Amino acid sequence: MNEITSQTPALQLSDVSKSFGPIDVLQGLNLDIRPGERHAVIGPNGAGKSTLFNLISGMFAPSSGDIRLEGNSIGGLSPHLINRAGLARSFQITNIFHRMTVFENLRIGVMARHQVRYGLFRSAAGMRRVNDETADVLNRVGLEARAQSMAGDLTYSEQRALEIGMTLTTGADVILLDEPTAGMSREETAKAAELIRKVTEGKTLLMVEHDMSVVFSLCDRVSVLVYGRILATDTPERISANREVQEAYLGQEGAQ
Ligand SMILES: Nc1ncnc2c1ncn2[C@@H]1O[C@H](COP(=O)(O)OP(=O)(O)OP(=O)(O)O)[C@@H](O)[C@H]1O
Repeated sequence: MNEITSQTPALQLSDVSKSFGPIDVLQGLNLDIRPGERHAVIGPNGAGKSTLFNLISGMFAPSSGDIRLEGNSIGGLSPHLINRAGLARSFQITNIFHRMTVFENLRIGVMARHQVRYGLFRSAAGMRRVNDETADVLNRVGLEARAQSMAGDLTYSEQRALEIGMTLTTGADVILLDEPTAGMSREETAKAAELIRKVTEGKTLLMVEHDMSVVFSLCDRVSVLVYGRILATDTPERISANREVQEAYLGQEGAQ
């Protein structure tokens, strides 16, 4: 274990590249995510955002370079080990168990965490603690009234909230959210952004987000990924005023 100092980035990519056969999808990425910051990755379709998340969360190993979580190298570890090291990810496509209740979905996450670390299930007190922790996450994501509903019966935005809840059950300090407001109305988007702000208080957030209003309202810094390279990393204000970024991305997509 490395010594963690206040200078240690929560997440650090050093010269990270990824190729699929002859295709260089990510090339020499350097990125430091500070502890406690909320950071967005934006970029046009096909820029490599999902691949970046897949590398960080362990779905793929980088072709070269190093990825560190709180100072410890995680590049090439399995998703399971990276999760245990303190990083949780939600997916672009919802990843919940539709035929289980909302409470049961969340409880699986809490149980998985405790089974590994404490073997809590042998006692009634342990089970109570699991249920209490599940109820706590349920409240934090605002789904108390839906606790006994089948996850498959939730509205789309409720399902996204449940999925954010699943990342919280792991107790991870670093949360990756992949387009958490995709497909939502303006009103749902604003609510989701507020929820994300609330539940990531004191944690580090890295998110892929296309909606610039969400980026502005939520994020401390933004990185712009274009053709597998980071074009710029800066505050949302400076990024939206950056001419190179406007030409490469915001101009095309139309900043909101
Ligand atoms: N497993 C793979 N094998 C080969 N090529 C891949 C693979 N995964 C991704 N790619 C290619 O890598 C490039 C980047 O894809 P990626 O999905 O990471 O982009 P993205 O920025 O997330 O795009 P979007 O916003 O459309 O989701 C694309 O050209 C894609 O075809």
